[in-house]
Amino acid sequence: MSILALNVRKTSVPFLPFINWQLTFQRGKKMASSKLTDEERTTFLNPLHDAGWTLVSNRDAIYKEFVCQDFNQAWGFMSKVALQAEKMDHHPEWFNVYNKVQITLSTHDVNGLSQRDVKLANFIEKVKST
Ligand SMILES: C[C@H](O)[C@H](O)[C@H]1CNC2=NC(N)=NC(=O)C2=N1
Repeated sequence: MSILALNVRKTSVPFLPFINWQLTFQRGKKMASSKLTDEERTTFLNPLHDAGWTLVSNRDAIYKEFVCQDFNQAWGFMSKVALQAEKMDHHPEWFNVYNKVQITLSTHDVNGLSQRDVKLANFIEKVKST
């Protein structure tokens, strides 16, 4: 290895933590979300409506009740959704009794439905069907 290569290695090492921090920060940074447009509502909410999601009457949110075999299944289902919610930094409002899980999705940051709710609802559907 040449002296030059050694020097490059040595001098670049102190910058690595900064570069890593920058990458982490940018990857972890939350993209701004906005309310669904009328067109997006038709495109994305109709399939969810067909899957059993309904619009909540007094606010811009969607709701569905899931029935599992027992508490164990319900808890497993919720655990998978919880991990995804943390990944997305987007959390469901939910209520569980034994085998029932009632889920409401809305984006508090925009006080209504956004793409995040669509994405999480579709993830939930996928989890429930497996
Ligand atoms: C600070 C943090 O990013 C926000 O409070 C996140 C957390 N989880 C969230 N979950 C939901 N459902 N809506 C939000 O607007 C939201 N915002």
